Amino acid sequence: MACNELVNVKKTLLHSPICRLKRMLQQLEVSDVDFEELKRNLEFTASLLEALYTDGTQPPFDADDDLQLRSDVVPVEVRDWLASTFTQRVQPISRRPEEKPRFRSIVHAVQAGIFVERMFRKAYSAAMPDQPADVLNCLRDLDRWSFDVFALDAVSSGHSLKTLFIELIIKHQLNSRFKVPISCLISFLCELERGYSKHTNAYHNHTHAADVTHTVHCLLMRTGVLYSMTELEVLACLFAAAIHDYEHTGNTNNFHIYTRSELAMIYNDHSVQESHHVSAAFRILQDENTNILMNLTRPEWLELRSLVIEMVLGTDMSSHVLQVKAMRTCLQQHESIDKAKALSLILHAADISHPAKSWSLHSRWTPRLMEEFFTQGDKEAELGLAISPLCDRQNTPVAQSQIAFIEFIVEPTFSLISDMSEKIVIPLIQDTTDASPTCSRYRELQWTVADLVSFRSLWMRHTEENKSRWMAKMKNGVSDFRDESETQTGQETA
Ligand SMILES: Nc1nc2c(ncn2[C@@H]2O[C@@H]3COP(=O)(O)O[C@H]3[C@H]2O)c(=O)[nH]1
Ligand SMILES: [Zn+2]
Repeated sequence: MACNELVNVKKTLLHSPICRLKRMLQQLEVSDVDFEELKRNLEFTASLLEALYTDGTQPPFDADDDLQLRSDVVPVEVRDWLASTFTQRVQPISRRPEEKPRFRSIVHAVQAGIFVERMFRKAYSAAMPDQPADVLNCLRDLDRWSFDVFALDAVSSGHSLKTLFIELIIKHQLNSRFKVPISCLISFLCELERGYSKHTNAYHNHTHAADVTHTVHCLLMRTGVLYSMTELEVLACLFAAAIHDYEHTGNTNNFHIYTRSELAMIYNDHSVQESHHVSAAFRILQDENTNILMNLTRPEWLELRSLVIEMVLGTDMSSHVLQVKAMRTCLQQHESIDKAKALSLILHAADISHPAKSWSLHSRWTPRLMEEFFTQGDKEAELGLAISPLCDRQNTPVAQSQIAFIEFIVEPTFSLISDMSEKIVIPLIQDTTDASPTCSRYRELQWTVADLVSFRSLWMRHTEENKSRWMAKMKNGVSDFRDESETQTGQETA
């Protein structure tokens, strides 16, 4: 087809969505529609138009970055082959010719967009019958740092992970954006909760997964990092948090390595458990009844998978020092922050966050973790192995070890999260200084800065208080760290 003809065809095809956009804008002006819904549809239409514009004009991806290949010397196919074989980048799978979206299908997609949104909202409210008042009451604190996941677990009859994940997916409107079928979501979460109870762990169970998922949500909101993220990245973060310890065996990686466990053999001693969590969770998605990501496009799916893998592998504590050092250097040298590295650090921080929360929460997590460590110590003794540090039930200075954990691991991580967030969020505010102070995004971001500042003092207050509590126990020679903690029901401000 001659070039001019092609241009004319594209122009004709563009006419209808342009009219549609104008109509939607008119509706907005007379404000007789749901603003949020209209806005989402406008964004959706715009992205489809953009896709039409760029369709066929973009190279599959830029291989030159990695291999420094000059396009005038190396043919495209060879560049693609070199990049996909000799770099770590995953080449997006190009669509088969029949899969290319024709214009009619794009118009239909725009029309369907509004319909699908409504349909999903209805399906979700139908499938989620009225929640008990106690559950709704708990969920009211969802955005608070002091959210009590133990209380949610109790009132949801042991389904805190399922309840919380569905609530967050709806809150961030990811169910409609990624067309997550409600039946799949429920089946997926049942499977996930089943996997978390496989080894009946005192600490690494579905409540911990729910806690970390809530904390990731809260960190993204309180630091304002959420405003710099795409919806896909938000979905990746919540998904990674929910699966990050799936089928945890209750042992450390070193235990797997020393006992030459099946998992150590499969993963060659590298991030043994974390590799299993992510691999086994993606396996759940292989079944169409539990595949909550079935409606993601291939590039979306690949991007999400790559983010989730990096984030979950980043929860291996043996990568803590490297992770912290790399981000510190990045901030000191004013380099741009890699999004995947930032999100990995946020998941890692959420994973070790309970000592940065109120004593009433921290003092309930500690005995659970210690019990799990001690159970491993018992097994090591049985097997005639040396008992790992902190795993000896007769001889572990819990208070001292907690003070050290807070001082050397938790505080530096949270301090880094606060610094990193400032670096990410402040430019967003500067970008909106031209906007009217009455514009909602401008106002939201102003609040975010206030939140970010108060968040730093909030977690510092908690770590200081928790250290003094442990210190007091040490001074008073209290060795039992269980009874008092389990009876705590203290209320918080946050
Ligand atoms: N000593 C100590 N370790 C902790 C505490 N909280 C979390 N961790 C460790 O940090 C790890 C983070 O990843 P995991 O959840 O797999 O396992 C966690 C524990 O090994 C704590 O309060 N004290
Ligand atoms: Zn964890």
